[in-house]
Amino acid sequence: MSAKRSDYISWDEYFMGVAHLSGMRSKDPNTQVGACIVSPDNKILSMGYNGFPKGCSDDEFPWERENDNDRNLTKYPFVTHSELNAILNYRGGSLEGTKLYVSLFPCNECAKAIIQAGIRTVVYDSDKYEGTPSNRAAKRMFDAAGVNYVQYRKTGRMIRIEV
Ligand SMILES: Nc1ccn([C@H]2C[C@H](O)[C@@H](COP(=O)(O)O)O2)c(=O)n1
Ligand SMILES: [Zn+2]
Repeated sequence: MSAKRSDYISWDEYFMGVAHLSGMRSKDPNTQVGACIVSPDNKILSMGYNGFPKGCSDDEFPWERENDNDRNLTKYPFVTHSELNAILNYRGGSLEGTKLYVSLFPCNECAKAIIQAGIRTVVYDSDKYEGTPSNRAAKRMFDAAGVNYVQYRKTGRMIRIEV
């Protein structure tokens, strides 16, 4: 009888890997974000990435970060964030007590949705907007609402998938 494999990925590597994979679907040229919601018994309940809402064409709505195009528009009023998409994509009922893996720390608007959905723990990778008003507001609301947030500890493992 052979021994079981020992180099399998951990739950955290698996779920953060899925969050990053989901983010690879994003059409945002600057920042791609992915999210994965997991039940207390380690089942993936939902996933999401940042993009425009249904019916809002990726080719017609603006991807600019600044108002320097002829239409004077940026992506910000239109884009749905990965965390909100993951929450809204879930059709199974309650997300009470679940864990969210996300490749970028949630903004204040997503923090409100995360709290109201009953998500109890946020595992995030990058915190590249640390210290901004939105980031500070999100952390303040998580602290007040008892949502735990922990930064993912990178293991350095490269996960390569040929598709
Ligand atoms: N936690 C987050 C933060 C941001 N997003 C989205 C929103 C935009 O599409 C992009 C950020 O763009 P940037 O200002 O870095 O050019 O990421 C998200 O989905 N979740
Ligand atoms: Zn957000």
